[in-house]
Amino acid sequence: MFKQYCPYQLQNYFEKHSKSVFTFVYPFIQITFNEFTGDRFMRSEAYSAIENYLDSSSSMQAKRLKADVVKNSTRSLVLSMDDFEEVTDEFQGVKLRWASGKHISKTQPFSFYPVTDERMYYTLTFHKRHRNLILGTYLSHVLKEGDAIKVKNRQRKLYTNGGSYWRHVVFEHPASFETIAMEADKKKEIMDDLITFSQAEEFYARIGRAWKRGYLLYGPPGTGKSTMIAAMANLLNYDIYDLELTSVKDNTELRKLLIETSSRSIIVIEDIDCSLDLTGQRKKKNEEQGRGDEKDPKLKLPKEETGGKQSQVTLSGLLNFIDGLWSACKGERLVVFTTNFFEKLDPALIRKGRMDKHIELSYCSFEAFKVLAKNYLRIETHHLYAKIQELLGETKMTPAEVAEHLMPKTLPGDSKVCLEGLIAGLEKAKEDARLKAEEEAREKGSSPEENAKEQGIENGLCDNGNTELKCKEKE
Ligand SMILES: Nc1ncnc2c1ncn2[C@@H]1O[C@H](COP(=O)(O)OP(=O)(O)OP(=O)(O)O)[C@@H](O)[C@H]1O
Ligand SMILES: [Mg+2]
Repeated sequence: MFKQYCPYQLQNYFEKHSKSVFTFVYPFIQITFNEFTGDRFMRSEAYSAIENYLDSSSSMQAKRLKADVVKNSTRSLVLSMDDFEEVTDEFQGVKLRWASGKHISKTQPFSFYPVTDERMYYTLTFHKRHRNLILGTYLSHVLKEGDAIKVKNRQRKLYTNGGSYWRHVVFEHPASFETIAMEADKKKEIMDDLITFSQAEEFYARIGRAWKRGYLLYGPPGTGKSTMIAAMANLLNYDIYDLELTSVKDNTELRKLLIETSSRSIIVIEDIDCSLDLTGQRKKKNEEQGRGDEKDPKLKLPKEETGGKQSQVTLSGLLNFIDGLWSACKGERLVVFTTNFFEKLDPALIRKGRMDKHIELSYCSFEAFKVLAKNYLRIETHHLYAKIQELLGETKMTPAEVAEHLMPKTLPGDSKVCLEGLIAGLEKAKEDARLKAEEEAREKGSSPEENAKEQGIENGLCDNGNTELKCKEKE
């Protein structure tokens, strides 16, 4: 009626003044965050951060929610607030209101197929006396939290290379630093190192270096190298790229694979000494050429693994990529090498700067055992601990073996049975080690003739009574 009967000029005049009167009396400030700003195809970063931020609180408050299934292995439901719904938030004692809404407009009105265009938005309403707090601290808090939630909810992936491309599965390894058995201070040092690295974007930018860090994990099989990599990925929320060097054809392919890795990821090269005969090749080349060319050996792979062809991946290629390639790529990356034989590795590969941190994972100490017992048996102490401590001091057993003994064999999980099993296992390992040491000592102490005879025994030449006895002994 107002629009119909009121003259146009008066309408304008009235609207203008009613607005200023309204703003004068209305004590609240409203900010609108549109889903799309400027270019229709670019979703506003602020909008998606706010969306993530609100999703965490809206499922508790809002009465109408939208549900969506996140496509991952667990197919979990994600709830977010429905259109035209409202939730409240509190920040430093200040109450604020968030509302969701949408503009609906028909675009292309002259087209045969008019499309309805929906543009979502959020409105934030707060009292004008809190303007400074909200515009400054609160909004940056919302954006930061929203981004953090996004990173947390990100489905992480485990990539493996098949030829020149990556294939992935969802990465859901339960390992964490709490469950890793190792000395507490060493564990803390590694965790601090990782966390410091992950937050050091500005530092790396300032010193002009690529945001990457190299770790070398070494130790006997079953000491938790692979487990630690999974724990690292879980701690930092990174993807894992498990690079199988034996199936990389040449340096070009390696470069392609490495460039395709995303930021916030760990590139893992397991058993570096086995996957490429790094040292062997170098020595061979040095012998052939009679000079110490440290950096450019061609890495020949076992022939059966490359289908009869030799891989053209070179050590210098690998090192150069790791050193320089990512300087041009945004984001942080960890490179983790593992090996069972630290001393076999090429010094060029492990010198500082390439592998920044060397971590030795070794046989199970008593402290490490206590972590395992706490995880597996849920006990902190037991009267058998003293015996176990003594035995662990005298013999070497990997955490994997200790863990195997601590695995409950019966359903109610009798911890005493497990601990006794472990003691028996440790005593057997100690006895085996003693016998082996004795045998070695005997071999060393025996005369060259005897040695030769023993060699004969080993080769099955038990032809006289005397040596037959030794055969039996050996058996
Ligand atoms: N330090 C540890 N803490 C907790 N569990 C461990 C530890 N070390 C080994 N384990 C257990 O033993 C199993 C084997 O360990 P893992 O595969 O990590 O060993 P690894 O060092 O990678 O061996 P390899 O050199 O043969 O690859 C794991 O499943 C894990 O449960
Ligand atoms: Mg392993």
